[in-house]
Amino acid sequence: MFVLSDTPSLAHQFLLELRDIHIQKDSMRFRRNLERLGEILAYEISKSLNFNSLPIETPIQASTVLQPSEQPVIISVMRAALPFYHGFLNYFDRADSGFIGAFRDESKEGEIAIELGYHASPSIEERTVILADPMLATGKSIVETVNTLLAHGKPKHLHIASVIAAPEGIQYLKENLNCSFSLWLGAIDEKLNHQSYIVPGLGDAGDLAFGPKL
Ligand SMILES: O=P(O)(O)OC[C@H]1O[C@H](OP(=O)(O)OP(=O)(O)O)[C@H](O)[C@@H]1O
Ligand SMILES: O=c1cc[nH]c(=O)[nH]1
Ligand SMILES: [Mg+2]
Repeated sequence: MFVLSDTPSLAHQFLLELRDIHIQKDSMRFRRNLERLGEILAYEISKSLNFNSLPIETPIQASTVLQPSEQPVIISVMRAALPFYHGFLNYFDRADSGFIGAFRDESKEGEIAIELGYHASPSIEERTVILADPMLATGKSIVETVNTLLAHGKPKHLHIASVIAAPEGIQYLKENLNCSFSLWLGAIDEKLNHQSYIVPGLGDAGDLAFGPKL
């Protein structure tokens, strides 16, 4: 498991701005900070991919450079993942993309049910898949999303990327995902509250990025 906040870096500033109740009111900055963390995690994940040696010619002389031997499929768990996903796409130039709508039904206290909606994805068979969802709270949205993906193929490897995770959600993934995976996180917080929101967290990522939904 890779956690960005384990190391002092600019990522702490972006996390701070996402969490701060005053700064997060600026929805453009909120979206951009999600995107920036997507870019940083894309760079970190890229270090785990396979590379080929490629001959090139500079204006000075022939040389060789490394280039990724494959491009991943990036899955965006809508809505809140859209800006975060864009950060990944900014770095993986020729990645393919998939989109899944996942909505937490929070009407019953202490019980989260996931409603899945729109689903459009390329084949993930034998592909490296990066699943982007900024919030890993109970873990149910990610498990439901991965189950949907696995019904359509088996990835070569699954990377799950989130900005903020609760320990309960990490445990839930370990116990309920039917495939091996690597976890790439911005930060791990303390716990979930009685409404299954991450504490201290940042609030509702989808609403902060796009406004409250009906
Ligand atoms: O780990 P979980 O308990 O499943 O919670 C995490 C989910 O909650 C948020 O989605 P939400 O249902 O709020 O939808 P939205 O993205 O449209 O706001 C977030 O984007 C995750 O998908
Ligand atoms: O804390 C949380 C939990 C789920 N979804 C969010 O946006 N925030
Ligand atoms: Mg939401």
